[in-house]
Amino acid sequence: MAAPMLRCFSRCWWSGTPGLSGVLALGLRKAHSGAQGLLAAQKARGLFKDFFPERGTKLELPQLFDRSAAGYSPQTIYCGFDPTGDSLHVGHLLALLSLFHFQRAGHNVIALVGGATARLGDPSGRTKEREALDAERVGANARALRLGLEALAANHQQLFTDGRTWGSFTVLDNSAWYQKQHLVDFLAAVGGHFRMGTLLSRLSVQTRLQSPEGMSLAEFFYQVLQAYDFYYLFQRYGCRVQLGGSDQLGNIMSGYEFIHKLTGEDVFGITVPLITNTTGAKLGKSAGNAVWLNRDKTSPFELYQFFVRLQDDSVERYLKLFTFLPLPEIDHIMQLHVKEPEKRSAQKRLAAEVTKLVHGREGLDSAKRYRMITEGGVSINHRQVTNPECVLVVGQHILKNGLSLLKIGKRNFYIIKWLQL
Ligand SMILES: Nc1ncnc2c1ncn2[C@@H]1O[C@H](COP(=O)(O)OP(=O)(O)OP(=O)(O)O)[C@@H](O)[C@H]1O
Ligand SMILES: N[C@@H](Cc1ccc(O)cc1)C(=O)O
Repeated sequence: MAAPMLRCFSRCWWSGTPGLSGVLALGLRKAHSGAQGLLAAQKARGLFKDFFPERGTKLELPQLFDRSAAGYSPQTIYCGFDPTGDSLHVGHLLALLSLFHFQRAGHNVIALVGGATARLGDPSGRTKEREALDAERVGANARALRLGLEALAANHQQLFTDGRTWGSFTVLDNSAWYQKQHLVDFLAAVGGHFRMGTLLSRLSVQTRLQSPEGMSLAEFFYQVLQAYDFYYLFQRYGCRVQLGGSDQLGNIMSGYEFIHKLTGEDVFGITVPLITNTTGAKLGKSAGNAVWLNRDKTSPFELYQFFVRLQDDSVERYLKLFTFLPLPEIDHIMQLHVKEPEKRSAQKRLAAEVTKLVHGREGLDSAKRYRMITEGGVSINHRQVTNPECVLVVGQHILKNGLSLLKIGKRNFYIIKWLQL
């Protein structure tokens, strides 16, 4: 499937598209220069870190999103997620929110599950090789990630509509195009277009080569697969933009260079800032500090609490990053918040918006019910219970008469009769 496509574009490359050194000279542009319209709006929310390359040869990135430009048409943007775990996490949510912003503006977005790439393991941002995962485990994780992505996209579609015509949200898995790929064909068709010097120069490779453990060939080859994915999606879906966390820049550059060499066309990379914890560590699987989006791993209540506990100095930034609330509304929320920060009203609004997106309205309601418990709104037998895990413990909360008295809020009283079956 892939080889014929490549042969066709190899001709374009050999017929004189710009060389690699020219490409590298294009450099990186900070996300604050030259962005217009949609890009400027996302930038104003703090969603973008860098754009790459700084200058296209025929096209500029802002042009792609400029509705008034001649020949304007909706774009396709993709971001990849490796199924090295069985759930998405809050770090992934940022890239997804950015994809959603593009979708809301009428562009088509692709969430790519890396069913093939996860087998190799991305070395970006890691000091150690990932634990190798067998095909069954990756397959199961990939199915779980796909379900998670689809659920989020459905919540987004149902609960956050804004009256505009949105673009599509598609989930693909790169194992679909690598499964049938013959190794020798692939190396012969693709391998020749990558230069070792450039691959070796990537920060992810340099960091690993200098580590005591070194780097495996599989990991080294990772960026070639990600580059080929971009090329594949460019060819099949007209995808010109790849989005990822800022640790993905090297892989995105490899894709840009590969596509530009083969086709002479301009494609672009956009990175989102990395979400870190209070000690500055990237929130994710590797650091073991992930806040999961799968409710069996992090309950809606825990997700809600994660955002309610956010420090005051981060809440405005997170409202811009993790919600679709318009900026003037966020200003208003913050004005109220600074008057009575102890109420944590900004954090609660943030928590509610994120929990609704991730777990739907039902998830948000259940998180709030639990909150009522932790905030002291529930009593059993006239004693306040604040631990959601221990609200009604069989054998412990039964009065001598076989009843329990439950009080919820100020006025709701219930009598529970226990029956021995
Ligand atoms: N904390 C984070 N902040 C912003 N983006 C993130 C964060 N964590 C992951 N991403 C982005 O989500 C996308 C998919 O990440 P992927 O699951 O494949 O790896 P990962 O979660 O970064 O892995 P790990 O946590 O094991 O290092 C990438 O673009 C990545 O940069
Ligand atoms: N390399 C990305 C995931 C990814 C996989 C395949 C791609 O084509 C793009 C991105 C990460 O580990 O975060």
